[in-house]
This record gives sequence, structure tokens and C-alpha cells, in this order.
Amino acid sequence: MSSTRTVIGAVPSDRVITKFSQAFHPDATPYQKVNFHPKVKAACQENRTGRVGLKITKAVLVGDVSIGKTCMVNRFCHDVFEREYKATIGVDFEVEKFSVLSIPVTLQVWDTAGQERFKCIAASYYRGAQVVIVAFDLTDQPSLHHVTKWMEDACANADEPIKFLVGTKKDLLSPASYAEVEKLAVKYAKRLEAEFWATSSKTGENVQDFFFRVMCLAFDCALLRELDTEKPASKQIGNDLIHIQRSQSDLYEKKKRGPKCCT
Ligand SMILES: Nc1nc2c(ncn2[C@@H]2O[C@H](COP(=O)(O)OP(=O)(O)OP(=O)(O)O)[C@@H](O)[C@H]2O)c(=O)[nH]1
Repeated sequence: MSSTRTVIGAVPSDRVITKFSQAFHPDATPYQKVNFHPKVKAACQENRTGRVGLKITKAVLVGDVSIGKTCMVNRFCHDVFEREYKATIGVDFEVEKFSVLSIPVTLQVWDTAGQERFKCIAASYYRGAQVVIVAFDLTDQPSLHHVTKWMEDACANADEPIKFLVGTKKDLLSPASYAEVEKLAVKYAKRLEAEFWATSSKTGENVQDFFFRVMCLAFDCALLRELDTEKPASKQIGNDLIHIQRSQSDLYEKKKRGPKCCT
């Protein structure tokens, strides 16, 4: 971390989020949110965020070998770019603290190894992820064809996650070549029901914007879930305060609907 980074409270000033980050490509996202939910804003203003402020958002980053996963995490967390390839052994992780609408939150990014021999170890860390990021190299088509399998594996043990498809090494493509790859990548993103991003860890293009978007969607979704499960709800009818007990079938319906708070 750079020594010149200003820290406000426990959070560096460049991790303070006050506005909802937008999708990279408006046609390639299942998450149509453009703002924090009014209930979320109100809860933050009134400091009613319950356990969300104490929670850690877990994100797992997966994809083929040497496509630039570690470089993406290092660009965001340490603002550095490593030209030389050093394979990730098993799994690595970074923790970043944010302030979202003045609520302190933590993002934990699990950077997994792409090498086949580490797949078993890496897969054991997918459990409970709220965010799945499948990356591929924009200059390497086979790595794009493998994203479906990566997404299936990562989602199998994750907690109905928010899904992203990220193309790396954008700096290596001309605008015309990028436009060609983007068309195909957007098709994959739609099929996977994931939000598409294209980044360059070398130049830093879109890396911070991407992680801010991850944090905004994850925070909004987690807090909405928390607020929606607040019980018992009560209603004033005349002079009586009536407590409304949710039935088991209501709760079952809610569970079936999953994380649609983000869609
Ligand atoms: N030009 C360019 N090169 C990149 C970029 N990102 C990564 N690289 C290079 O790609 C190689 C692999 O990068 P890593 O981040 O180590 O790849 P990885 O996906 O973490 O690899 P594994 O840990 O083995 O799964 C390195 O030589 C990086 O310098 C980028 O945005 N642009």
C-alpha cells in the first residue's frame, strides 16, 4: 500500500464509496441497478445496518492459468503491475476495507490458482462466496471457452452469488480486435447470467471501477436481504400495534427467489 494514501477513520480515502458504481456495458449485465435501493440508503442514514457493517463480502476469482488474475488483484490492492509470471500456488487472498454510504465494509478477494493440479485445493475455498469472478484473457480465445466450466464449479458451492465475467489484458488489443472479442464475450456473459467487464492490469484501465461495482452490488444485496428478513414486522392499525408473523411458506418462497434483490 502506498505511504501517501490518506486514511479516514479505518478506511483509505480511495475506498470511500458514496455513489453507486455503474455497469461497464449496459447490455451485458443481469444487474440493472443504477442506484442504491431507497431502503438501503435510509438504513445507512439512520445507522440501521445491523450485521452488514460487520460482515465480510467474500469474492472468489477463478479462471485459466496465467490469464492475469493475480495481476488484477495486485493492481487494485497495491497499485502495482508485475511483468514476470509467478504462478499462484493453491490460493491467495487479499482484504480491502471500504466505506459504503459511510458504513465500514470489508471485501475479501480469494485469488485461486489456474493450474489444473491446484484445482482441488482452490475449489475448497469457493464455499460461501457471495461474489464469483470468472476471468479470461481477451487475447486467448480458449480461456474464454473455458469460462462456463469455471462458473459452474465456482457457483456449485457459493451462496447464490453475484456473477462477473472479466476479460483481462485489454492493453494488448487494438480497438478493432477488442470490439470483435467483446461481441463474443458479451454472448458468454449473457449465457452465464454474469456482468461483463474488460480490464487491463498493466494500465489500470477499469480495475478500480470493476471492484467498486462489485462492492456496491454486494453491499446493496446483502443489506436488502438483511432488511427484508428483519422480524417481526409491525403495523399500526387504529390504536393497535399489530405484529405480523411471517409464515413458513412466506419464508420458503423468499428462499426460493434467491438473490434477485440484485436483478
Ligand atoms: N500486457 C498485460 N499483461 C498482463 C496483464 N495482466 C497480467 N499480465 C501478464 O500475464 C502473466 C500472468 O499473470 P498472472 O496475474 O500471474 O496470472 P494468473 O491468472 O494469476 O496465473 P495463475 O496464478 O497461474 O493462475 C504475467 O506475466 C503478467 O505480467 C495485463 O493486463 N496486460
